[in-house]
Amino acid sequence: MNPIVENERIKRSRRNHASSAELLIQAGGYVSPNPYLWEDALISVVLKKPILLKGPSGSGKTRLAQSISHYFEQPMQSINCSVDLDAESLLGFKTIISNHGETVIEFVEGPVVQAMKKGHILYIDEINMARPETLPILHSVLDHRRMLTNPFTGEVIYAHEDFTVISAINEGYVGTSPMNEALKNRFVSFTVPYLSGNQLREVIEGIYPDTSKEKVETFLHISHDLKQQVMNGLLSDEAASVRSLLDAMGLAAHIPVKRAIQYAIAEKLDDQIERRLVMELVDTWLK
Ligand SMILES: Nc1ncnc2c1ncn2[C@@H]1O[C@H](COP(=O)(O)OP(=O)(O)OP(=O)(O)O)[C@@H](O)[C@H]1O
Repeated sequence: MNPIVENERIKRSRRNHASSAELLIQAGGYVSPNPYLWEDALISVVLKKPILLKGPSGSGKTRLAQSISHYFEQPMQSINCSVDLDAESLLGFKTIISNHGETVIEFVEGPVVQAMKKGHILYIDEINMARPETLPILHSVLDHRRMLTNPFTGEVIYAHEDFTVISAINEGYVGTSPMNEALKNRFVSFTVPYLSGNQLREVIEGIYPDTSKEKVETFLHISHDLKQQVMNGLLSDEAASVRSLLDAMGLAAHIPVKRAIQYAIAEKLDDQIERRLVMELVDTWLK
């Protein structure tokens, strides 16, 4: 591992074990599709560059962010974006509490404020599902200023040195808007592809160590063919989702492989022709 990254890992893990937020440290397990994606992402974190993970559903974006949290032993807070996301869900809200019989207004800090102050990782999932007018509030947090003036309290917050932002997007999905240029410009972007070959085998064997070698090979062949048809434009991206494949493997421990793939992969596709194509591909490996 790059010595700068290793050095930073030691510093961050020491700082976080001194805090009480260890429970927010995530599990690791991300398998990099190539030798450099994982290391380059870590270097970007060390250099305090916000990271944007781009990839289809089930390609491991969340797992990658969790593995960064695991690697640095750094707690992670998550935000799931939707059209309902507003400044309060990001920054926090005011509430009335009773303190020894006296009514006082208190500000409950949201995930952005907490992560900035405590030096946590802030994971913003599906950032392109948020309404474009909600996110400019984060511009000063994401660029070299690393600060925010909280509009609800007037407090000026400077980010802790470990504060890290990781965002994820599924590009071109229904309900998403193209990311505003000024926002996109503040991130370094990584494409997160679906795994294949030996890396996919590693993930499968890690999760299902008791599955027979033959069954693992059958699933790898099917996954390879599905990916090929995605590349040929005959199937939509989700047909090659690692999440769906793992779901199918889980079911296949109890029911026939064909039905497992039908429920976990084929039935999720909207197009009937695509569903049929998946099942035809499966048949070629189960004869
Ligand atoms: N490269 C990988 N290494 C380890 N596990 C992976 C990898 N890719 C996918 N997975 C596994 O696939 C499942 C889905 O991954 P994850 O939730 O990270 O996908 P995602 O890209 O965040 O999906 P979505 O966009 O739908 O939120 C998880 O069980 C995850 O562990």
